[in-house]
Amino acid sequence: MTDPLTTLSETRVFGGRLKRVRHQSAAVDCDMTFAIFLPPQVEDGVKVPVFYWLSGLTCTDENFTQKAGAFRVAAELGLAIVAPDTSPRGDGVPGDPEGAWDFGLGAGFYVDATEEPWARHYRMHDYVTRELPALVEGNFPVSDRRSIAGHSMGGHGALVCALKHPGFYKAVSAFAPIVNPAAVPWGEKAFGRYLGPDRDRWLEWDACALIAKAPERLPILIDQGDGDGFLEAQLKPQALVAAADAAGHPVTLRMQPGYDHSYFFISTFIEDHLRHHAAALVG
Ligand SMILES: N[C@@H](CCC(=O)N[C@@H](CS)C(=O)NCC(=O)O)C(=O)O
Repeated sequence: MTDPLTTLSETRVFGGRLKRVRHQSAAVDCDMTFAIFLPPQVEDGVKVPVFYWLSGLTCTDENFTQKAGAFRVAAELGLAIVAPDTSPRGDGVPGDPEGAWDFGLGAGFYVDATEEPWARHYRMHDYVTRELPALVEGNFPVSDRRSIAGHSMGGHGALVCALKHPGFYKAVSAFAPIVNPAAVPWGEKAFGRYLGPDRDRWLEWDACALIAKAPERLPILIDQGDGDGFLEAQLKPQALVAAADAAGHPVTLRMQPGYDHSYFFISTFIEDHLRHHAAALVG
């Protein structure tokens, strides 16, 4: 049997190791690349918990690893970090017909598409919640304690993954998430194509809708910059707070004055998120 994983690079950082790994994914039916940071604790034979990070529109596995500044604190806390790509890619994977950046390549929206021509490859939810954790846990010195976080489209993804899989993640948080994709332009474009015109089916992938019937009340931490140019049209975090309040679901929304949508904002507050996750994961 051939090794299912190809290590593209390995880099020492804060006493740990950052690897980029390629593999053939059955879930999305193409080669996929993900990043994994292993903290120094694994060198003592310790199996560490995993913080999954889902990036936003236009990103690959590399935006978070290069710009978030997460590794010093992850090394201190003994957390592995796994950062997948944001869509399937490669020969035969269709992208946006007009070449736009908010749909298709780099914009998988962490759903399982049902419509053609997207249904074959655009199954990022299955990839992130099933195939990738099994691969990571089967091939690296990590435990089955997991948490999930993300940014923008990836914030939506993290919330939906946690809400749809009670018990699978020990913590969840988001930066500037798209909380109500069924009701904003980015989500309407993506869901209309990936999931088809029936808006009722979109609600299965919308955190504001899912929170009402969530069987587990895992506390949600959200940071949102009030200088974020996407805040009013696409993000609307108050909609999640309203839905959570109605459902009795604990949400902490921190509006951060002057911060925009960028990784400068994420790098400012990532330490708080890692500590929030570690409190649930470690020990
Ligand atoms: N057109 C911009 C807008 C898209 C955008 O802001 N993407 C966010 C996620 S929604 C991002 O993380 N961009 C990549 C980066 O900042 O490294 C871009 O191409 O980056």
